[in-house]
Amino acid sequence: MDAIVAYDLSKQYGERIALCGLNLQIPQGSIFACVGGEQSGKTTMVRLLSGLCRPTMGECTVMGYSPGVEPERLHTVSGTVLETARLYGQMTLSANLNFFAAVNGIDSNDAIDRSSFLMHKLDIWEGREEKVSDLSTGMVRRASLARALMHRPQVLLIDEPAGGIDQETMDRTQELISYLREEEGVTVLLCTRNLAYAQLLCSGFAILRQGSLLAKGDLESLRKAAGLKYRAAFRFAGEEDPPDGFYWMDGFWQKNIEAESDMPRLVSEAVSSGKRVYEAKLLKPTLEEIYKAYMDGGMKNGGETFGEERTEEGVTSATRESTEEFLSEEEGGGGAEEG
Ligand SMILES: Nc1ncnc2c1ncn2[C@@H]1O[C@H](COP(=O)(O)OP(=O)(O)OP(=O)(O)O)[C@@H](O)[C@H]1O
Repeated sequence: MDAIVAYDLSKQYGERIALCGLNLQIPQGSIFACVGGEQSGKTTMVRLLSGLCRPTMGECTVMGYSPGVEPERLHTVSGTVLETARLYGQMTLSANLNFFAAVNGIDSNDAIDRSSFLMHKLDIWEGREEKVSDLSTGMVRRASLARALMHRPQVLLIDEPAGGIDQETMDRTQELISYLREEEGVTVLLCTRNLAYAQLLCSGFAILRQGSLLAKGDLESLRKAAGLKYRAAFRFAGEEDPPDGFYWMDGFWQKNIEAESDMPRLVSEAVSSGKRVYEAKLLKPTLEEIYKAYMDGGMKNGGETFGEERTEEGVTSATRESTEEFLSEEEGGGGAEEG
């Protein structure tokens, strides 16, 4: 089952198109990243999925519930971490978590167990009796995450702040997400500009630019669709000449290769031609390199649908380019609390 589905999902604010015809299916249990630069529509996507604003066109569901049709059910199955913390500054961290647990109908003993577990996991236990307004930015961020997880949601939607988060928060979040996936089967959608972090945490990716989906898929299908190759990188003793076809980059003699299975042959050719190989390694394009290729090349519709069988071409479902069909709509229906 797909935990998150967006069909032709579009949002326009006045003349401004925030999200344009997004089609996306995220299978249950996956850790998925939506990456894009500034104003690419990441926050809008989280807000639409959380029911904090309504689509101009198209629809979306979370665990089968449409935010506009069944908001209460949606909030029982999902938790949202927004860019801004939704906590009461004058209340202690513990009191905040217990309060939100009560709002969600969680029994007080269960709430204490859950908040204690989350505060320990996120390493904010020490701040439990502090007012939230006295906590550091990183701790408040982790407190927001704890809050979103108090009611054991099946889907976690995270909108990372544009300014990024501190290393400690990244580390604790990463550990907790691994735990949640393995132990609670939680599906995570992380919207972020931090490509290295997205690559570390996630197995599926959607690349957004100016509200349009450029590509979606796992790293390998995105790499292929972007036309990027693996690279063999060698370091030899002394000033030896490189083998044919190698170029010098980042302190290594490098060569583009089709597959990692080319490596043993290249190593043995280098050795048998008398080269003293100090180091040989396979370099796989990172999400950052793939993202850059998409941005530089203006590519569209690359990669593949996450969770489905790969095609030779790796082509995804179409991303709508036309914006003419958008209806003009004032923002409305917002204001619902996230779960
Ligand atoms: N409430 C709003 N009213 C008017 N325009 C909005 C509103 N929210 C978002 N937008 C516009 O929609 C576009 C997408 O914004 P959004 O915040 O979704 O992007 P983002 O990818 O999250 O950006 P960033 O990484 O910079 O936070 C932007 O052009 C933004 O100005």
